[in-house]
Amino acid sequence: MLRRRKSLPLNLAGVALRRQSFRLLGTKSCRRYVHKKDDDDENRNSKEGQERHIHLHKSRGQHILTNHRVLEAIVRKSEIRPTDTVLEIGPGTGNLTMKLLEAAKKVIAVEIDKRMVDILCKRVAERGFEDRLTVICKDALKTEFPIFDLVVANIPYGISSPLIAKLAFGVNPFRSATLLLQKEFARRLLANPGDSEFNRLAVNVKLVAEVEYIMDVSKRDFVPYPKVDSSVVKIRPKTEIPDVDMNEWWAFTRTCFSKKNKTLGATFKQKKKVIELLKRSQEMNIDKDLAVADCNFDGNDDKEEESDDGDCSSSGSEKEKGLFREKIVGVLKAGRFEEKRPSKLSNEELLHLLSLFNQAGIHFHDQAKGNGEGKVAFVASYSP
Ligand SMILES: C[S@@+](CC[C@H](N)C(=O)[O-])C[C@H]1O[C@@H](n2cnc3c(N)ncnc32)[C@H](O)[C@@H]1O
Repeated sequence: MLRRRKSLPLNLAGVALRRQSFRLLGTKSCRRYVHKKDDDDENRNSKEGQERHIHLHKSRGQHILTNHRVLEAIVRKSEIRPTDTVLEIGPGTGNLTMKLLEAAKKVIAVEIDKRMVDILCKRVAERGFEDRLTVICKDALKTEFPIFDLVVANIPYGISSPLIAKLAFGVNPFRSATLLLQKEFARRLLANPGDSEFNRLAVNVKLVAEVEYIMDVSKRDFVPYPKVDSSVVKIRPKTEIPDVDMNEWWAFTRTCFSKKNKTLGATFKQKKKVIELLKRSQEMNIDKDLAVADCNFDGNDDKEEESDDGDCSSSGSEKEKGLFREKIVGVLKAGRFEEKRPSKLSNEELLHLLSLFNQAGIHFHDQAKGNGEGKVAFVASYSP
């Protein structure tokens, strides 16, 4: 259904918003801004009085960071070298891009919105930086990134999980990713075992990277204000990572964290879980080994699961189910994991439990593996 935009009170038009170069002219859901030349553009070649109009869409996370001190702090904390190629996801109108271009050799900007790309390219050309900027006008989750040294970005918060997974588990080696994220999301990423925010996201990212808190950023530093505050974190890929099959690790942590505050004994003994695992093992038809698959690749870890009864009548005899359940419980008991809760376990402990399952011939698999869509699509579909 179409909703009419509210007409504007006359005295709002032309009211300059804060110290920056945007004026608010529109409604809540879709706001229209006039991007005027900013202080940096002032002494350059931009035409006097030139203005760029744009409607910002919340659905695309279009909150423009306008505080120059924050932008400069992000660039400083990114430790960019003059020889670096920086990947920026979601450059928007280019406030951060302009500062990155001053510090780096090259910037690759991936932006989904063609209107933003047009503004960005004009702005960059006015400063004579066009030779050092490559713009990819595509969805960052569906694009194969070229080689880069660093990521620096104020990303749309809606794609935080799959984007971090794509970077952390992707094929491109890089030094660090300095990202502006929703504050609560950043806290989860930084959480340690035992913290209330600790979840599967932190477990999986910590397996392959170190995460450092950099600073908080107020919602008032954006136009329009988002509902939430933000934090900057720096993610540094580890040089050495455990020798584990990542597909199996993701399926395993999804199973463990399906109820993160329940004991592992309670999680793995659920009738529905045992039957589902056994059903998968039959489908996988792997010799000797019992295959355990978790088909809910994009589920919410913190959500309570549905009832314990599923329609699994075709999943083996009662005897088979009983034996399989005993095998799982035997592994948990032998490793003293039965009474432990995943939210309190370190990655070393989880890796140990996975190796005990593997030694008992129990493996974890995920449907996304081998789906023929290539690695980029695979990592993009992953949600920690
Ligand atoms: C939070 S704004 C950041 C703008 C700018 N970097 C700044 O700091 O002011 C996010 C930007 O990401 C873009 N965007 C949203 N979804 C995207 C996607 N899937 N791939 C690439 N860009 C996306 C939006 O159009 C928007 O320009």
